[in-house]
Amino acid sequence: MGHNDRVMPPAIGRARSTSTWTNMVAGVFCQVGSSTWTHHDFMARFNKHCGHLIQRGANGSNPIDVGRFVFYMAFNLIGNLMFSKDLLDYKSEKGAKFFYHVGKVMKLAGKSNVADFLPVLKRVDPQGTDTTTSTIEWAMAELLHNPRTLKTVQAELRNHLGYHGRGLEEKDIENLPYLKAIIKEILRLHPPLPFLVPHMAMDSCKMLGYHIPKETQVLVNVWAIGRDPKTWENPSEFKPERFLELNTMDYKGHHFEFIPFGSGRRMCPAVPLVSRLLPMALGSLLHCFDWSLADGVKPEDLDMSERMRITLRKSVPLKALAIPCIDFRH
Ligand code: HEM
Repeated sequence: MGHNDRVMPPAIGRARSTSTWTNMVAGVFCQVGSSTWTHHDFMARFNKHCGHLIQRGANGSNPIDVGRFVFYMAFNLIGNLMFSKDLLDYKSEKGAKFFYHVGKVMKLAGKSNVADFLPVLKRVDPQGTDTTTSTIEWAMAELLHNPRTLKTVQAELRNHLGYHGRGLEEKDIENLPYLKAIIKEILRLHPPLPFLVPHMAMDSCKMLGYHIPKETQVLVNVWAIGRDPKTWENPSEFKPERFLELNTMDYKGHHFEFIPFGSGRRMCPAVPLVSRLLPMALGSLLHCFDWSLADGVKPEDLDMSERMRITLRKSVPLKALAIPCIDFRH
């Protein structure tokens, strides 16, 4: 199958795919993903989260639940962009309860029978915090599982930014090709929404020789597309270098062998936001802290199994030790 064979015929869309809806969603996210977010905003909030991380024991002796930390951080970064305030307080009981209940909702919503009866569950936050959390937790897991890659990306960051100087800024991202390649490789190997969001054939159509009747629900398996051995060499291997070679390939919906955000007019409207948020968050965590696995787990023994719900998460939450290695308050 050639790459372009995967183009979805125009008849396959999603209900409510009107131009008003598309324009409205695109308008909101262009605003969110553009000038409203300054470097100062990001660093101030990131540093606040690192402060909490350190208070909660990021001194190399107490393990951190990486997914949980990133969930709080992503929720508050996105909350600040959209509503100009932190939505979760680390210290409050409510924050912990909220994290627990979102996990429960994602578990329930991932069960197709419940989600079929309550379609609203399919839309409870799979597009926001959980996708961002999943990407960063998987990135940290793959890096801790592959210490050489972890060293290489930290060297790239530290050579570029130094140890005692400033924190990561958005303008640096362009000069950090390995960090960008890691994010692409994670989105290929562990796409947070492995079946996108269900689409529907608005008319009968033909696709790859199959007849698809009108109103058939279509799930696009981006997880399998990202691991197709006809496209990717050693597809199950975590190898960010492949994106250094394919450095023109991006996830903006034009390369159908790599569509973690979907493609076409119902693709994720937050791509401009996420393209800034992911490298800034992952890059800052790697620049500011040294990381190792908790509980004496060896890199090669780290459990990398996947848990398929609406979003693709690690079956076993990642526990890691973080030691601050630069003064990130500057
Ligand atoms: C790594 C992060 C993310 C990934 C991989 C991701 C991926 C996706 C995918 C695959 C879709 C469905 C596309 C389709 O079915 O064709 C989607 C839709 C959507 N995403 Fe994201 N997303 C991410 C982050 C976000 C964030 C941070 C937000 C909001 C703050 C967001 C908001 C949305 C919305 C509103 C939709 C629905 C668009 C529509 O129905 O027209 N996403 N996303």
